[in-house]
Amino acid sequence: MNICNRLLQLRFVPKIINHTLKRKVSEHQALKRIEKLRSMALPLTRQNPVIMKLDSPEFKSIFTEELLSLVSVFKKYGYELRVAGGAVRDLLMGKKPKDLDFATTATPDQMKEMFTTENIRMINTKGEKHGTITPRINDKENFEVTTLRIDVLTDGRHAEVQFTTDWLLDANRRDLTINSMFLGLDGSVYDYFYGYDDLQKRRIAFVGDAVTRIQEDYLRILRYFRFYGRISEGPNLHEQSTITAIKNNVHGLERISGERIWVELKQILEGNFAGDIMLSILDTGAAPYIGIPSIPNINELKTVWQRSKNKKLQAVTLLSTLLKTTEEVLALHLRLKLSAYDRDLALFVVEHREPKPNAKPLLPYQQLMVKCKAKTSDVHEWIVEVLKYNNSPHLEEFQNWSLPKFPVSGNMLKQKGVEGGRFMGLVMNELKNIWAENDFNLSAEELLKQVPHILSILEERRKTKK
Ligand SMILES: Nc1ccn([C@@H]2O[C@H](COP(=O)(O)OP(=O)(O)OP(=O)(O)O)[C@@H](O)[C@H]2O)c(=O)n1
Ligand SMILES: [Mg+2]
Repeated sequence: MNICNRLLQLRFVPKIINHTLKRKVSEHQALKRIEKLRSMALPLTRQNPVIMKLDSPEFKSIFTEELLSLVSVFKKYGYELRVAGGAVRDLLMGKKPKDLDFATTATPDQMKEMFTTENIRMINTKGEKHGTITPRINDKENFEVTTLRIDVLTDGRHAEVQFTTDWLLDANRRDLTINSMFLGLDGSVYDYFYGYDDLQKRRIAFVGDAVTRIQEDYLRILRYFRFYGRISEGPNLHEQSTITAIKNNVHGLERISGERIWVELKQILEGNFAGDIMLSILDTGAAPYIGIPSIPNINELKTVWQRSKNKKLQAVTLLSTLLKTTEEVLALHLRLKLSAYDRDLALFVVEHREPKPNAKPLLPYQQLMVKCKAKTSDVHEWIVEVLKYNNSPHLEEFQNWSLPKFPVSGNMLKQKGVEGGRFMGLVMNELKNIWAENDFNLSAEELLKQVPHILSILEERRKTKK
């Protein structure tokens, strides 16, 4: 079956059905849960959560005129506002965060009332159920502000939430200690679960009980590995208790949408220790839940990772090492919903990774630039990936090579009596193949000599079709 037919099969992608929570939680149940959470969390927390005052250039750089207006509105109405989660982690590492999430003691209704009174427009009302309001200040900057909350009921993907004014409880529902800190706009860093200590130790750990955190959202398994790659100092410094918690719950990834899985996996595969982390992920038994065959080609992953780790392979290229056939690529695509580019790159790698012996080693690849019916610039990138995959000594030569200009034009063919349209396209393709087979060395004159022969072959084909 050729690639086109295989791609047609992709139309029959089964829809993943969203199960939403049916049960509702009573106020009494919610209060009981809060009490339980607090008593479980307290022994793990710091006595005094304010650990330092940040004054770094990165911290100062977040203060736009718009953020200053947002801060003054919250102050005016007496609600607390702090930066939360990932941005605090990044600032403590001396990095400017790519986006800021805010947490507040104001409920969504209180925020709506406040912003309406202050004539501040709110956009994107979808997040309100989970406590997120997005004011747009000066028609310029959006801020996502989320009410402190606990997850009362979770099904591993969605949560029913209860708002709170207790910062500790909000920190307690977050995934990793390093992601559980808050930053007041005066620079105070609030760290309940020793996230700063872990950041300094380069330690990735779930907040409190790993099993509970994972069961609240199974995607956190992959988030763990993503932050491991970003923060850890070595490829194999996982804590056994964390890995055991992941292994015992890895089946939960089955319920997570392919798109969310791919967002995480892609970053893992493009980050530090990618090959080693992928091996650790496979070791947890995750493969069948994330679209990878149950017997993946682990040896190929190890070999390619060893020889090409400094080549910065694209995520999909490294993932393709685990796949033996194009059918396995399509199964992966069905699960992860890759982009068309990534899907075709994986198909290309699996079909062309075996080097073809040739006196001119690059020639078979150069010929693919003509023979492969995809955008030429994409095919060029895919060949680069295959050469990196094989750690080919000809990589640089190919990167500096570009397809010569095809010497025959449509007008020349017209003058030879070839009718326009689709038929001319067919003749042109045949000529391009002959040109590629001859090392791209034939002149227009030499190629045009082939036209009568091509016409008779095409005519013959037309007759046999009838
Ligand atoms: N499954 C998840 C996703 C997010 N969070 C919390 O929400 C914050 C923001 O989430 P997100 O923006 O997805 O991740 P970041 O940690 O900010 O990482 P990145 O820098 O990649 O955005 C996280 O820091 C974490 O506190 C969580 O607890 N569990
Ligand atoms: Mg973020």
